[in-house]
Amino acid sequence: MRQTLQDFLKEVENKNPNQPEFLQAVSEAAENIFPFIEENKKYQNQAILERMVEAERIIIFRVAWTDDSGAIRVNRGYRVQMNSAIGPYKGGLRFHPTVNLNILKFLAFEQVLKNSLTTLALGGAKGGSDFNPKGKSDAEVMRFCQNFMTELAKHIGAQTDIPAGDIGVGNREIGYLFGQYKKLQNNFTGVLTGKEIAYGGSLIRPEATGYGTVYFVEHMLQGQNKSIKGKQVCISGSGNVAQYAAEKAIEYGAKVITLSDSSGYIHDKEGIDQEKLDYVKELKNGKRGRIKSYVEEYPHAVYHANKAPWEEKCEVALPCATENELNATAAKTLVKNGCLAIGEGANMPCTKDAVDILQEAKILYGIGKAANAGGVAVSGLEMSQNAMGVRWSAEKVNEELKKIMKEIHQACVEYGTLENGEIDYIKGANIAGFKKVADAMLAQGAV
Ligand SMILES: NC(=O)C1=CN([C@@H]2O[C@H](COP(=O)(O)OP(=O)(O)OC[C@H]3O[C@@H](n4cnc5c(N)ncnc54)[C@H](O)[C@@H]3O)[C@@H](O)[C@H]2O)C=CC1
Ligand SMILES: O=C(O)CCC(=O)C(=O)O
Repeated sequence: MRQTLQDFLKEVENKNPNQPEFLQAVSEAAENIFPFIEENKKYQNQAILERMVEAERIIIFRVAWTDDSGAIRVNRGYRVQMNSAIGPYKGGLRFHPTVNLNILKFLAFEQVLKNSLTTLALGGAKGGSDFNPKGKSDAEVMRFCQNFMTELAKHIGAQTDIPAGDIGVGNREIGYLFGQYKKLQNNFTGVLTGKEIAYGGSLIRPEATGYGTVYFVEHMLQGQNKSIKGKQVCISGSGNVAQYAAEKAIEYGAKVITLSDSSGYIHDKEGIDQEKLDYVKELKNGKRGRIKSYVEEYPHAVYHANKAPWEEKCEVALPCATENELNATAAKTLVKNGCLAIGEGANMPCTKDAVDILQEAKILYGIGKAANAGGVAVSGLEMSQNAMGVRWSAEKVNEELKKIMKEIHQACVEYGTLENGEIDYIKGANIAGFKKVADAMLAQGAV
């Protein structure tokens, strides 16, 4: 008798105890992939899903560094190299105190399916450290990054594994990491993406995840003869993804009314325009301040401490902060308030209960592995530019990004359209992402 989905998930749980987010990500995908394998003989008896949930390699290492007072500090560094069936390992680095193996395995698993959806040849990985850049001086961040890279450099390379940014890893950190890699290897190469333009970065990479999320949401809405134009939009987060999701939504004529950070959210009922957003960019990227300062600059706005923005009425919700930030209560409020579409800028921002409520209510559900794939897609374009020694214009990269987001949307429609004509974007993304990786794994044999 063949294994059931429940047996499979039980086995994954037994092998990966105390890793709830990893299990959440695997179950969400397996619920769609398992029946697909049952229906397609060629994927049976090949242990494809069993292999996909087991990382090809995990590297865990000590990172010792010296703080400004001269004290030695110790953090833990990781790289989870999940799957290289369709291309070299690719995925971001996260520096945040909550980083552990569970979180990075969930992110790496998601990354495999996401990277497959981009239409590019990118395997999946994720890495990072429990180091907290918040409150550290530039010199401390630099010393941490240098020591982190001293070990990581042994395991990555432009044809092997190409890390990028994620939470807590932006321009500054990528620069320090790149500088150390180059010094150690004596090799100027495209080993990281998200680099500054001055040393091989791609135009539009900073914007790509947020812009791509809005492009994806617009495709979903257009499928129902609607548009984001004129809609009220709630965004969580105020980092890289949130800033550029807001920018594109504003450009498309939407009214963005919230932004947040881990301490609370701001509600600007007049709408955040480009000028206000430029203030937020400087506040977060330049001054490294907190979002509550927004109400000092714009006193008509209201700050809500220790709350998430989902209680505000909106037609489009873009969770762009972190995993499991949108729970069942928030989902019920969004449904009650007439929300039409969700675009997940963050990775797995909705809890399982929230997903069920939103799907039950038939809200258009732009799942993260599809909706936020624009970031890694433009990372792939940065790799191509580095390999060719060229720089493309912002217009060209943006056009490529638009094309890729359209193709990802089409793939979701192709594999996610139900018998009644409705589109299950979760199913579509999981199956389309799985199929390409599975075909490559079949071709390459049991390795
Ligand atoms: N940077 C990228 O290209 C991509 C990022 N993502 C995902 O997007 C999300 C945001 O990443 P970035 O914007 O790059 O990071 P970032 O470090 O630039 O910003 C993170 C934002 O989330 C907020 N945040 C963190 N923890 C929070 C919490 N517990 N509650 C509320 N807010 C919290 C922070 O205050 C900050 O505003 C993450 O889930 C990341 O994995 C997904 C695809 C690509
Ligand atoms: O650009 C990249 O390589 C990775 C982006 C990322 O970490 C993500 O898609 O979650």
